[in-house]
Amino acid sequence: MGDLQDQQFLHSKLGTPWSDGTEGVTQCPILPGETFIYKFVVDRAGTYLYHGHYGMQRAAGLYGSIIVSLPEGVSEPFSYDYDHNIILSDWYHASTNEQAAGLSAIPFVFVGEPQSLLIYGRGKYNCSLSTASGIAAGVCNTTNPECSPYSLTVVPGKTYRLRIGSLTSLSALSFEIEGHDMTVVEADGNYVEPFAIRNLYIYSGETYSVLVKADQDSSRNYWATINVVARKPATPTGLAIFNYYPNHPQKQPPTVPTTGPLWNDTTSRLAQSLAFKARQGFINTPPVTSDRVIVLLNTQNKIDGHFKWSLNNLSLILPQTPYLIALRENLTDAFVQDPPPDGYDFANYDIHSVAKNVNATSSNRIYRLRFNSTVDVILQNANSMTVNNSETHPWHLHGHDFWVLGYGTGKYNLSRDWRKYNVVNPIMKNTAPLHPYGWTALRFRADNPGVWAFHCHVESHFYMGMGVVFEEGIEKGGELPSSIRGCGESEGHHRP
Ligand SMILES: O=C1O[C@H]([C@@H](O)CO)C(O)=C1O
Repeated sequence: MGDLQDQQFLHSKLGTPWSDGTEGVTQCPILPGETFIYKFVVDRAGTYLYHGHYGMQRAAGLYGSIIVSLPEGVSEPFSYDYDHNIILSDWYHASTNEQAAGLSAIPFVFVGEPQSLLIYGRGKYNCSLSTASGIAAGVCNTTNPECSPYSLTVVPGKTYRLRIGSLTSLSALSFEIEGHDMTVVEADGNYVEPFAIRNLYIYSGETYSVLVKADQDSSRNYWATINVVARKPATPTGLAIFNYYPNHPQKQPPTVPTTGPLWNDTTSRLAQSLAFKARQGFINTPPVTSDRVIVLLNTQNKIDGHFKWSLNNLSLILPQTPYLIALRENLTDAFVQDPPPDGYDFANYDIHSVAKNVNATSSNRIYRLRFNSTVDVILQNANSMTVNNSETHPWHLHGHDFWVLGYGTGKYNLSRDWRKYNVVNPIMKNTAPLHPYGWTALRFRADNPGVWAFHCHVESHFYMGMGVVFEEGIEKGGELPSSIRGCGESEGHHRP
């Protein structure tokens, strides 16, 4: 890969903020031909993801998963016979540079719906849409064995732990295995109280472990499918084969693959979000109150004619000098020092209509949090610039897990809606969806010295400014490694 690349680890924990991999936040970009070594302590077993965090490189496939195993002698609180790891993604024919150029252009060209959905890197393209040049380039070579679906072979009677992670650029997905219930046991590296589902809604940046028992008719194979939800789908169902041994792994199931739940059934997606609870015996209860509440109004906007996304009317642009270096070295001209606002015009903003004035401002301001304080973030969704449209945004926090206190519909009411919070057994996660016209309430301890991005995990939306940055305890911790330096005002980088 002769391109700029960063790697981001979704669970880089205490004490090594420079190993988070966020270009502009914790380090300079890694230049072509350079090597960068990330070093951090893995402090909890579970299923995690890593990916490029520069521009839109993730969409080009710069990602993978990390499985952290339990220490010797410790076992999981559930049992299974075999463990499989599956990454779900979406795929575009246009290059990420082309996509980024369209997003920055006037007129705006959105990336649009992906051409394919991939399970384990394999997918199908709707060949009837193919152009002559596409056919010549081999996009529709269905006889190529590389085009055959991923096949997961199971032995009748055995139980499988499937670790499922989504690294889609855009799509929210519904995953299901025909004829089989799944029991969710893990989310983002945290145990959840087991519950059975027919389909798993999974948003970009999330991971889940589900247990599946191969207890159906073993004379045939079954479809495992992913379908787009939360946006009107224009991409064929992503297919894999749930193969009962000893049938041939590519033997076609006799059935028509499901097209999944209704894409706009927000109620069922909200219900599944609300169904997650921390597992008994592994509950980490949140502080009952918080020290600070930050409400972030999510809006689509224009800045100088360009399409953007904003939080409280500020659209994030990262500074030339990474915040981590600027803050440690007191380079006060590296970014605007005034804090961004903790709320929006609650009384007058109508979240159900296109904003009267959609214009926003570009900003590189950051939220500075008191070290070890408890912070609530309430994500407030709103109508986009399209009439009767509010999108789903998976919000991902770097460097921490947060408690998911609640989800609701409509405008969050500051004096009332905190009563709906689950402070008894909320799950902890690092990514949580914000549903259309709804709100999501999160709580975290600002206990990880450093600078941390919090952003929509839709690649194009983050590129269009949909994120904020938190700082806490910047003065604590060891010396910054020189390998993160070399851009903006940070000189003197020495890389091997
Ligand atoms: O950011 C986005 O832009 C388009 C649309 O809102 C404007 O073309 C879309 O669907 C997004 O998610």
